[in-house]
Order: sequence, then C-alpha cells, then structure tokens
Amino acid sequence: MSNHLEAKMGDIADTVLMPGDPLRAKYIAETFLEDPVCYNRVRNAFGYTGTYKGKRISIQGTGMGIPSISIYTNELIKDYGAKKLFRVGTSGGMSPDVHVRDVVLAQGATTDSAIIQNTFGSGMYYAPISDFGLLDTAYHAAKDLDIPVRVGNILAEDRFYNDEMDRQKLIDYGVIATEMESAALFMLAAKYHVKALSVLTISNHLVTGESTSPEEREKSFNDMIKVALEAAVQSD
Ligand SMILES: O=P(O)(O)O[C@H]1O[C@H](CO)[C@@H](O)[C@H]1O
Ligand SMILES: O=c1cc[nH]c(=O)[nH]1
Repeated sequence: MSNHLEAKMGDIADTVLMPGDPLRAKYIAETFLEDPVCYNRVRNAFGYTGTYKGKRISIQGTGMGIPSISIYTNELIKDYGAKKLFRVGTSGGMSPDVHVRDVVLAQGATTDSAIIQNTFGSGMYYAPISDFGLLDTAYHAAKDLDIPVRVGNILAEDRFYNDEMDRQKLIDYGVIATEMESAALFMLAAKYHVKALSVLTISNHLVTGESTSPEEREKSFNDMIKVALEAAVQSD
C-alpha cells in the first residue's frame, strides 16, 4: 500500500502504461491484456495488471496534470519498484506537420511548470527527455506495425486553458504538440534512474482547429496503445 494506491507489493508489474484517464486504463486492460486484475480503485484511479504477449504489464490511470502524474510516478517507482513507464495520452497538435490521429513519440518535454525551478533553482533550465532505448524501440515497433509516428519536442503545460502562452514561438522552435504531464514523468524517471517515454495521439489541433470523430479517435488511440505495448515487450 502507498499513499494513493491500495495495491500490495508485487501486484504492480515493473512495466506500467500510464493514461491520464482512469477509464482509459480500464479500457486498455480489458481490450489488450490477458487476465487483467484490478489492483487499485482508490480515488477511481484505476490500476490493472495482466499480460501482453506473455509479459506482465500494469496500466495505471494518473489523472490530469503534473501534480497528479507526479504522485503516481513517485509511488509506482519508490513504493512498487516500477522500472519502465510509458505515458499514453491525448495531445493537442501545434506544428503544421502534425495532424489529428497522428501518433507522437515525445523526445523531450518543454515545460512552463515550476517543477524545474523548484528542483534546480533559478537560472537552470533542465531539459526533461525520454529514454532513448524506449524511444528507439517504440519507433521501430511502430514501423513494423505500419503505424506512422512523429518524433519530437512536445510541450507539457500547466494549464489546458491558456491564452497567454506564445505558442507560435514554441512552434517556431520545433515544439510539435502539447499535453500536461510528460515533463514530470521524464524528470522523475531521471531522478530515480528508471526509463520513461510518452506515446501520444493527436486528438485535436490547436492551430488548424482539426478534430476527430469518436470512431477515428478510438482507432488512432488503439494505434498508440499497440506501439506502447510492443515497445514494452521488445525493450530491454
Ligand atoms: O488524455 P490524457 O492522458 O488525460 O492527456 C491529456 O488530456 C488531458 C487534458 O484534456 C491532460 O491530461 C492532457 O495531458
Ligand atoms: O489540446 C490539448 C489536447 C489534449 N491535451 C492537452 O493538454 N491539450
């Protein structure tokens, strides 16, 4: 048991997929895993463990935003020994090169969150990045699955509604998409010497206004999960 998870030691696999939406954790477990067992219902942050292609994998809902994912990331690593963490989430397109339904692998996560300054002090602009081994494995797994992916710098922002941010400048400097968690996931993974990657689906586009139908979203969503699961199985 940890502060926010009722799982017993050993209930959670060392590889964890982490969707923001707890109901997506249920969907992934019931759709993709064999013999899924629910190990957490605290705060309805559902967590499941099952197997995929014979590998034991957990799926843990993290809630939205850096404070929430930070709680689950800390407890998964420190209290349950998680070693490989894959965020699987929706993301808003920013660059004209990405479109709705695209799957994005986050190479790094630029952020406006105070976690960087709180951790390193003012004047140090730490760059949270994903694990290269997981990124490389996911990229090639996607190729094998014939699922096109985009790789690049994403934004992990503190506010979903933010009309004060200069998004165009970020786009000009190569940021391709936005979400709200990956910077904390990558920074904590680095702190505890474990591996993390974010595999995202573009659900809407902030600049072009493109959006997806529910059916299209489900299809592209499933692509994202397949890429993450294959990377989980194939990576060291
Ligand atoms: O789909 P999830 O994983 O929740 O991710 C995205 O969706 C939420 C905002 O709607 C934020 O958590 C953002 O990062
Ligand atoms: O625009 C979006 C879409 C998904 N998630 C976000 O954080 N922003």
